[in-house]
Amino acid sequence: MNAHEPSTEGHETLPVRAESREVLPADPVYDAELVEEPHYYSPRLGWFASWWMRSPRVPVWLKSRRQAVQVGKDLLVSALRAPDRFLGAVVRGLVVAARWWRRWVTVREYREAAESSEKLADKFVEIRALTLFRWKVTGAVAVVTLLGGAVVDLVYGRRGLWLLIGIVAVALAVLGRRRDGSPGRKAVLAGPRTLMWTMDPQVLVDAFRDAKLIGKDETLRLVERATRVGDGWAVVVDLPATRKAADVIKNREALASALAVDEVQLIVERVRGNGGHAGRVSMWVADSDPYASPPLRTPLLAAQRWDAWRPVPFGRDARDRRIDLPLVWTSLLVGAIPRQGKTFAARLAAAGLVLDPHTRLYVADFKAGKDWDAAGQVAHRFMSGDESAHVVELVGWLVELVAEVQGRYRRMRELDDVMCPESKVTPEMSRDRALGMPITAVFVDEVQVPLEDRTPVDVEGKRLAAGEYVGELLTWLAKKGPAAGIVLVLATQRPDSKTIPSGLRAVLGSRFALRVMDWRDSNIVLGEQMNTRGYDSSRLLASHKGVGILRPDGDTQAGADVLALTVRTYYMPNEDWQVICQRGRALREAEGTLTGHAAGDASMSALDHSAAVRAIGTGTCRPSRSDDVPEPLARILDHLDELGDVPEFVSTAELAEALEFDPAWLGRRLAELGCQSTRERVTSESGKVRQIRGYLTADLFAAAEDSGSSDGEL
Ligand SMILES: Nc1ncnc2c1ncn2[C@@H]1O[C@H](COP(=O)(O)OP(=O)(O)OP(=O)(O)O)[C@@H](O)[C@H]1O
Repeated sequence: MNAHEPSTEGHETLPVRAESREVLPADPVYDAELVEEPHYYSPRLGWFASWWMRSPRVPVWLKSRRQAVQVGKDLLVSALRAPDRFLGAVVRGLVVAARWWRRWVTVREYREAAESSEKLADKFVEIRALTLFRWKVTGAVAVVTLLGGAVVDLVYGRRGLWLLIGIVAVALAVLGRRRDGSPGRKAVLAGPRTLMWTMDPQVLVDAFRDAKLIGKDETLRLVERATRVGDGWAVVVDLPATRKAADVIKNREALASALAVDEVQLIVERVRGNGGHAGRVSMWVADSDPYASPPLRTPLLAAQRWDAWRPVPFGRDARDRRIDLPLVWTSLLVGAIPRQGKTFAARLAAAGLVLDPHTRLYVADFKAGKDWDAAGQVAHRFMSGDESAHVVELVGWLVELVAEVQGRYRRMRELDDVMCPESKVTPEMSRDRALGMPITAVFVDEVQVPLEDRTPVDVEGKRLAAGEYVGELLTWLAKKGPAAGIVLVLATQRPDSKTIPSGLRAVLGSRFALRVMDWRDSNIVLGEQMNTRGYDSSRLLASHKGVGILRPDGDTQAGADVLALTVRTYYMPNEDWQVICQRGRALREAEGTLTGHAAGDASMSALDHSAAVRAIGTGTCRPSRSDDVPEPLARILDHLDELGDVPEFVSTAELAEALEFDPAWLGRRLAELGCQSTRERVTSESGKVRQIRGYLTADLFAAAEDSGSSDGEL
């Protein structure tokens, strides 16, 4: 474990000052991790203990102390509620008995049968006689009961009478007990349903049914009973066979409604791995809005130094689990509408790297504010501004980085297998100054500014818009850079498909989406179809600043297999950020790793554009089509780009649905643009072959090219 790991227990809430702002000399970093010791059983008991823990026949509450305590609590609550429930059951039993008696005494079945066969008049005398007879039986039974009671009272006294009443009450309670699905007996829920399900699993089953997650005749199996975890209740259930946990995650909102809680209070996760399966769901329901409490300050403030190879403390999820974000060997895209906490989130990622003196930082702040200023004292390259000159400067940095990455790959090939087992930078290599391969992180805030810039730049005799060149260079770096120790962190206010090229998005490993305008923007940050899998950041509340959906590339504390999770980032205002940057500078001064801008040296080596163009491929610098190509072609091409593998044929219905166009209008408009639809035989998933109307993608591309060039000629 890192010698300086900050304590995250007992976190203080803001406003809290750092204990000391002084920069202390750094101690060595020990590179190791905390491992959980396996339990060692005595040899005699070993097999038994191992069997006990593994056997599915031993109930979970006999294996876990937490579950056993919960069973005890549940029993106590049941005992306290027993008199109330017993009385309720007796009253219900009385009502049931009375109803039954009325049907019997009025010969209801016979009467109804006669009525339905229109023979009531014929049978009337018979029915009347039977009714009279049953009334007599009732009177006789009543007299016998009264006499019996009097006899018991006489022979055994009051105790006997009470015993008799007790037996009758138990019989009525059994008759009136709540049975699953018994009509007319379901009590209307009063009060918060959240608490009801913790005591009565039937309420949970009903909620799943109401949310249409299980059928009317299906039920849930409680794997772990409801226990108190943090400020909420956790429960693990098994869905009926063939029902999928992924569907519960997808329809979390319906379930939240059925449980009468806000969806931010409900966390649903699949239980994976050995202890789980595709139908096992772990739920956690918070007592109240988990993000209403004051935000927490970053634990990095208490760390004297950090190791870039360790995931950086990023935030907390609703269950208050600490979520760390791995940065090395991956890259991060942060997207949101303004003022939701993008810059704060990107700075958190930067803070961990600032505190590692062996890390080299490139910081380009196109927001041109004060937010990143403090990074100037540690960054190898730093700029703040949104003019074309800044974009051109960024182009220079990226070309320099492309050359750097190529140089690193070349040098890695020459290293021996012990030092460099794969073509990947290792922790030792990144800290070896002689090798010159430090972890190099590139932060670009408001990345849409350089990507949209139209300033012409001369590249190998070709005139290109700076924005396109930046897009191509960033895409190459995001693809090739991570293994060579380059970390890209891009933040954008405009996560739309035109601004961030789909090719670039596809290679950014981790995504963090704070609140955006609609599900399309959310999908652009988090990835295709993420809204249909239950992750849509447009549903986050505006008041929840710093809360977003994280789709990590690698393990998080919530588990390696969690697709995405809602996280509230730590709060790191400017003053804390400045403290961290000062500390980072002192660490670099002590290690002698202060370079570039921070060391007062802004000079750049001669840029080799030709090498960069060769690396990214000449074909990749294609003309920007979204600007020239008319709608709906431009959006169709973007959609095809997003699909990754471009199909040969795409159906009109699919296009209309994906892009929300009216199919008839789409057909007319594409015909006007010179693109005629055709019919193709398509095999569906079930193996059926159908004729479908649609377009050959080659025709769509050709139409786009024609319309682009004819527009250009005008
Ligand atoms: N984790 C957090 N907890 C509480 N408040 C936060 C958190 N993160 C950010 N905020 C608040 O949100 C505000 C906006 O944050 P930030 O400047 O990062 O937004 P932004 O999305 O980068 O905005 P813009 O698009 O205008 O640049 C901050 O002033 C801060 O008070």
